[in-house]
Amino acid sequence: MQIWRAVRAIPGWVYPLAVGVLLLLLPTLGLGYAMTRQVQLACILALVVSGLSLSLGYAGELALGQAAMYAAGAYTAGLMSEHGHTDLALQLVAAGAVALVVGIVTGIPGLRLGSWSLAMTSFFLVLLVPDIIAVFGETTGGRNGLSGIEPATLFGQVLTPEGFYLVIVLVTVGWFAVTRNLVVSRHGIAFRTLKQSPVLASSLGVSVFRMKVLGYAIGAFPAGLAGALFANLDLYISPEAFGFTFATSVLAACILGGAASVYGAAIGAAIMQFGPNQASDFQEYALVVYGGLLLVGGVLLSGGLARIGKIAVGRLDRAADLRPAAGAPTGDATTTVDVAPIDGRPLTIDGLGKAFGGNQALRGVTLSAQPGQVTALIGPNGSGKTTTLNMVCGFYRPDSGRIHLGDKEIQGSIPYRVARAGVARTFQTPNIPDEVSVLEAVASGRYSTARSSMAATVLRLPGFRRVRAADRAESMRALELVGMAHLAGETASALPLGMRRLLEVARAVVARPQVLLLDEVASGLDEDEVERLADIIRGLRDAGATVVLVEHNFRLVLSLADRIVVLAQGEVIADGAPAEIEHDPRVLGEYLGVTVDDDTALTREVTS
Ligand SMILES: Nc1ncnc2c1ncn2[C@@H]1O[C@H](COP(=O)(O)OP(=O)(O)OP(=O)(O)O)[C@@H](O)[C@H]1O
Repeated sequence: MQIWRAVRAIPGWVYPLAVGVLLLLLPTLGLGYAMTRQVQLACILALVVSGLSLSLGYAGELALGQAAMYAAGAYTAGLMSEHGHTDLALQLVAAGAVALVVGIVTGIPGLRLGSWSLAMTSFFLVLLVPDIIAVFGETTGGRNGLSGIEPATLFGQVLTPEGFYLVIVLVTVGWFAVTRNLVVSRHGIAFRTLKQSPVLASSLGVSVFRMKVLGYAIGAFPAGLAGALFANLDLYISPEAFGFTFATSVLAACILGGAASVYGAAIGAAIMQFGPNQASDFQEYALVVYGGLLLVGGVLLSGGLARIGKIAVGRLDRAADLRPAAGAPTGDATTTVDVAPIDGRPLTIDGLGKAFGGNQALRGVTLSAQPGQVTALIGPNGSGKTTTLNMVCGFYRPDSGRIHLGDKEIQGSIPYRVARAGVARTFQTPNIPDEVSVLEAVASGRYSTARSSMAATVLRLPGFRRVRAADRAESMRALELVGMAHLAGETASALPLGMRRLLEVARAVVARPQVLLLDEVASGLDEDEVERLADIIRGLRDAGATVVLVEHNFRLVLSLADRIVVLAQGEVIADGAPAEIEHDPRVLGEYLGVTVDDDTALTREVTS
């Protein structure tokens, strides 16, 4: 365990860097021609697989189009070379850009149509590649291939084989560094959130469509780079290299290595290149072998080899006491919670109506929630509470009525715009992505605050560092608020229900929202957790937040609410201070199922 602790004391980025340096030094260690070529092909394949892992593993889009982007990059570089532009740096930029454009143009229709459309359109794109190349045969050499590619140059000098090897390794290592920077950033967390729950992503201020197109298009870029490198490797390219078999090998490598892992792409590509791809007379059985590997990866290795590695690291960490065991929230359950001031805005709902087919879920619901107050929305099951929240958040379009956030009319706005306008929420069933840490899950709540562009993120510019520092500091503060700071490094989805609910509260408050919607946030919590939650809600209210609380726990509602709105069958049947509501005969009848005669006894019971 001593050795393991020493290994873990070294920063994580040192290991991939060491592999990169080793790859660079391989030729000086006497690597033969055949092996050098295999390493180069493995690097090229790793670039393409990395693109697929971004769109499939992170953005959650099954898209096989990388083979087409690879072809686009290769033919761009090949044709440039044929026309005298042999500079490899220029070719890489052009090939990456062309692949990016092909990605955007082919991705948008598929993503607009939704569901399986992108998988289908990208699949057909790959099938069409040889035909497209043949149609433009005069330029591309058609099925005979493009053979007039000149040796690559760099800054006016012809690249030696050793120099070309160094360029391939440097481009690959550089791209993996960029991918890693992207994946661990707030954009990376947004991708992972989106993959699991577009509803959650949009409620955090992520534009689902834009992010999906970005995931697919960014995934196209390394395929373009790989194509340019491939064209300059043999100085000959033909359509067969970019067909369906290649697309399947990329998918198999991605699944085998682990789609949702940066380095899984490199592992999968290396296994594929040094395994089946190297075997002679393999071509005949290529598809069968790739299919077999896909099955092994998909069925037996959920999350690929990278996940197995992660699990092993987790176990060793625990054995070496490097991770705390998940425990209860810390802190006194009845402490006063100190929250920084929040600029709450009034939420006004006026005459809201909504029908689902013949089911009239809401009928002219009118209510308002004020800053510095807790407004509770109560009612029996199916009375329309969650539908009201969903309409405020933009998930449903109202049939009639208006919703104002301060002076701004927001009814009918799309969810990510509502989130960016300052509305945050928790979900009836906690919605927390897999494979993110507690700190990352909370930090995802800050997506709509201070923007940091993807370019600033991957290049780690000062703007990115500022935003990251603020994200971390605010998220830790929010975790302290809910008593979970000691669990910051734990896997969020593995926490017990009560803590996942508190984590959702932390995620909702981390952006200091103008309106906070809490949907049955106390259900499933034990008594201590309910006490803590009540303190947190009071703290948020006192800080100036506009809190809307949908809750079945009547005792909690009476102790917290400044105002209670009661819904029954989609209509507001009572609206007033807790003291009025708890004696309202209609509320007692509809909501609590008791007659007026029981009123006194019941009131005594729920308030005791
Ligand atoms: N997406 C939907 N499609 C069809 N009907 C829906 C949809 N969402 C809600 N409803 C219906 O609208 C009505 C109100 O449901 P809603 O979930 O808002 O009630 P609720 O008060 O939040 O109930 P609960 O306390 O059980 O969560 C119910 O009749 C429900 O079946």
